[in-house]
This record gives sequence, C-alpha cells and structure tokens, in this order.
Amino acid sequence: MQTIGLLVEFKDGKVKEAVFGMAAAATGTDRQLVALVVDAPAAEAKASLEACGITRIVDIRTGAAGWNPAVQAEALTAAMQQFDITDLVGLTSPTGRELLPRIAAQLDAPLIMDCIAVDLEDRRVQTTQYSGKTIATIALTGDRFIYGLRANVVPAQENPTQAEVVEFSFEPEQSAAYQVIETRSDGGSGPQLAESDVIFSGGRGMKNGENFKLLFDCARHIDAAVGASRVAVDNGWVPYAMQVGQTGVKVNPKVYLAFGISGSVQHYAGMKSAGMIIAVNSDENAAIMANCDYYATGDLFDILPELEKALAALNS
Ligand SMILES: Cc1cc2nc3c(=O)[nH]c(=O)nc-3n(C[C@H](O)[C@H](O)[C@H](O)COP(=O)(O)OP(=O)(O)OC[C@H]3O[C@@H](n4cnc5c(N)ncnc54)[C@H](O)[C@@H]3O)c2cc1C
Repeated sequence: MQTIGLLVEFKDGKVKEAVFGMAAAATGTDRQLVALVVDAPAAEAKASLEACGITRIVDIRTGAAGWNPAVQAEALTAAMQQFDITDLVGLTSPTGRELLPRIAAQLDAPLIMDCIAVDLEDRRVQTTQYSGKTIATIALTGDRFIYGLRANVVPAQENPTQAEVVEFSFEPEQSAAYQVIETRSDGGSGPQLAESDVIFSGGRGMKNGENFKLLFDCARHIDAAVGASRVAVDNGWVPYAMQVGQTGVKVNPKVYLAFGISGSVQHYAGMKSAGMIIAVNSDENAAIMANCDYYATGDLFDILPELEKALAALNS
C-alpha cells in the first residue's frame, strides 16, 4: 500500500478549497491518503477531510510562535518518516513554495513544482515549459517524492470515508538558525490569486495604482481575486504578488477577466488554462482579443463601474 501525504493549507480557519482537488488528484487504488496539518485546527477539519477520502489526519504541533517555515518543514519531514509517507503532495502556493523545497532538500528527494497532472503510481508528472508552449512529462526516481500541484487543475470529488486524528509533537532545535522577525501583509489582494475561481486583472490600461480600486470593487462582490500584468507591477501600481504570467503567478481560474491587458505571450503563459477568458480592451486588434472566449471593445473606465453595479445588484 502506497502512503500519500497531503500538505493541508487553511484559510480563515477552514481547509482551502484547492486542497480537495489535490486529494482527488492523489486518490487511487491501494493507497492511503494522510493529511498533514501543521499548527492548524486539525480536529475541526476532520469532517471536510474525511469527505474527500483521507483516512488519517496527522495533527503536527511544533510549538513555534507564529509562522516559521524552517521549523514547519523539519516537522513535516519528521512526520513523513514517522508515518512511512513516500509521496508528499502540496499546492504550488506561497506556503507550498516555502515548505516543499525545504522538505525535498532534507529528504534528498526529487521535487517538481507547478504540476498540472500527477500520476502517483508511475511517479510521472506534467508541467508546462517555455511560457506554456510545451508540456513536459517528467519521471521521478528515488525513495521519496515531493510534488507541488497547481491549484484547481483537478476538481474536488466526494469520496467519503472515516479518518483518525493522530497527534504528532515536534520539538524544534533551540539553535534554529532561521528566525522570523516580523510578518507583514501587503493586504488588499483578497483571496489567493492562484486559488481563485474568478480573477479580475488589470494592465497598463488601468493607468495608475489608484484605478485598481475599480477591480477590487468588482472582485469583492463575488470573492474574486485581483491580478495584474507585469507592466502594472513594474510601474509600482500593485505588488509583485499580483503579477500573472511567465515570471509571475500561474493561475487556473474558472473565469479570467483582463482589463487593459494586450495579451503578450508572457502574460498569456500564466492564464491560458483559465476555463473562460474575457477581455476588455479599447483596441479591437489587441492580441488578447483573438485569444479569449469573449471580448468587449471599449474604455474600461466606462465598463468597470457598470460591471460593479451589476455585481452589487446580484448580491442584494
Ligand atoms: C522575460 C519576460 C518575462 C515577462 N513576464 C511577464 C509576466 O509574467 N506577466 C506579464 O504580464 N508580462 C510579462 N512580461 C511583459 C510582457 O512582454 C508585456 O510587456 C506585458 O505583459 C504587457 O502588459 P500590458 O498588457 O498591461 O501592457 P500593454 O501591452 O501596453 O497593453 C495595454 C493594453 O491596454 C489597452 N488599453 C489602454 N487604455 C485602455 C482603456 N482605457 N480601456 C481599455 N483598454 C485600454 C491597450 O489597447 C493595450 O492593449 C515579460 C516580458 C519578458 C521579456
């Protein structure tokens, strides 16, 4: 029997939706799914985790004050060894990017991030390369294997079972060289970009950072995230964490709305797998108009306020 670990992430005290898709991707015959929960409410998450096929929940307590990726990675490595977990699947999220490479280094295990498909039986994964122009299939070899899955690439599936919660206390070494001095949030960007079902993105056409408020105003009505092109980031209008594209976040929402974005190949590389792409651009000949499902030709400053009103009406 293959024992697969799932690195569980939380948002506002609840298991992130993308984790359920990750569980569906990891489900298979002759496999046990083990949820690894670090310094988070494992017992409260039991019902939602056992609904997606997880039979064991390891409640890892590090005793660390606050978020410390070095300590958490050590604790996860120890838990993998303790519970004979050969394969660990996490999300290619900010948390996954902090933890998974550290765990892979500690175990000297192969790591592939941003997988769009995983075959845990043959240990083969798919990931995009060259700005999304090609898909590489990579075979992993070794004793233990670490995978970072792109959020939302596999839909969640009901697979009800019974799970036991097992406590696992981890004592970090006092001499830990890595210390978190301060944690700051850049705030305002709402839900995690990579895990959102709907994204409102703005480019050079937004003209300045203040105008991004028009996108946030729309997004808040439907719990959507706000993204940006690199031009908007390079101009200092929005933080880098909001950049979508080849050198930014790769997203996979159900709907991607691009406002004042021309649709460069580098931007497209980060959002082309969206279920539906809607572009708003004043230039009918912009590249994105030929690479989207729907477009509106017009001034985004006319369209966004109307869209916000329509979304507000939906909620009222
Ligand atoms: C190595 C490398 C990596 C890169 N990585 C990324 C990346 O990760 N992400 C990324 O986005 N880019 C990336 N780029 C940059 C990329 O090549 C483009 O320069 C960038 O995506 C263009 O951003 P934009 O579409 O916002 O701006 P532009 O290409 O200038 O397009 C602005 C659009 O706004 C429209 N517009 C203007 N005013 C309005 C209005 N009032 N209403 C409606 N529409 C309007 C215009 O018609 C135009 O189509 C990278 C480039 C390189 C070389």
